[in-house]
Amino acid sequence: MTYFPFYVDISNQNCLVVGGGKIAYRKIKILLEFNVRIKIIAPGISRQIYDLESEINKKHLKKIIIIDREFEDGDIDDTDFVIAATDNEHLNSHISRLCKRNNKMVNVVDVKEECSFIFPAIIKMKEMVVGISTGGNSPAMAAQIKKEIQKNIPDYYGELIEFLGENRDYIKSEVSDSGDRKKVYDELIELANLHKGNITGQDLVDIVNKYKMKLNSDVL
Ligand SMILES: C[C@@]1(CC(=O)O)C2=NC(=C\c3[nH]c(c(CCC(=O)O)c3CC(=O)O)Cc3[nH]c(c(CC(=O)O)c3CCC(=O)O)/C=C3\N/C(=C\2)[C@@H](CCC(=O)O)[C@]3(C)CC(=O)O)/[C@H]1CCC(=O)O
Ligand SMILES: NC(=O)c1ccc[n+]([C@@H]2O[C@H](COP(=O)([O-])OP(=O)(O)OC[C@H]3O[C@@H](n4cnc5c(N)ncnc54)[C@H](O)[C@@H]3O)[C@@H](O)[C@H]2O)c1
Repeated sequence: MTYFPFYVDISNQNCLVVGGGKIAYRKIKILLEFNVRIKIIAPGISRQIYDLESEINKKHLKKIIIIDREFEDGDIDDTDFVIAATDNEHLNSHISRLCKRNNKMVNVVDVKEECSFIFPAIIKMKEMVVGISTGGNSPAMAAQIKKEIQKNIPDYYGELIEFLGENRDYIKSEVSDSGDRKKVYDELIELANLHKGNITGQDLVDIVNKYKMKLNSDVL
């Protein structure tokens, strides 16, 4: 199956993770980068997850809640989406059916047919996010492609994107022609790449002024 990459705002949503082993830990680490609140329910929770809980909750009170017991159906009630990450395939299937009946998005870590969404391999640099999916055919290949893409993305891109985002309204207000604006962005990106991401507010003003002056001379 081919999956469509919706980019969804899940910040401050409540996620239930059933299971507290290696795979649960991996999914939790990813979700934390997207500012999700996480409740973990399992009778056996790994040391790694407890360590993560104390580290995260020091900074963000109650971002992670751990409940050390077996899953019960009512656990899905106050959640926005669910990850079934136990090593019990019957239980994982049951959670999937329950979620689908109750219109909750669900990811089952070991059966893609039971998922209503799947995790891609993710490259995240500030607000830039690349997601790679193989349609569930080969997660190992998704991980490999991620490494190949990572090698080709300079480490300053996250900051550069943030800088461009912060100045977008300014550029829009100063350069009214959309064709010229595209040239401003292209020149800024080219200059930033030339200087390995070191671009200043003055560089921005200079490029913007060049196009403002061009517009004035066009009018005259
Ligand atoms: C991308 C990534 C995201 C993440 O989980 O973080 C991810 N799996 C990753 C790694 C990985 N997973 C597995 C291996 C061992 C090698 C191999 O089997 O290939 C490796 C490689 C490794 O560990 O390096 C085993 C595995 N995975 C699934 C099954 C069951 C099945 O296929 O049905 C089994 C067999 C279990 C068993 O045999 O017991 C299922 C899924 N795994 C997915 C995502 C979804 C499809 C994504 C896509 O469209 O490609 C999907 C459908 C559901 C989901 O989990 O959301 C992450 C790389 C992250 C990164 O590197 O950044
Ligand atoms: N999607 C992926 O990328 C991927 C990769 C490898 C493995 N898997 C699959 O993921 C599953 C989990 O793997 P793991 O390595 O994290 O296993 P694990 O043994 O480390 O953890 C299993 C967890 O399930 C919990 N559990 C068992 N019964 C429970 C219940 N009734 N209620 C709540 N929790 C319960 C256990 O307490 C434990 O925390 C396996 O079935 C494996 O096939 C998926």
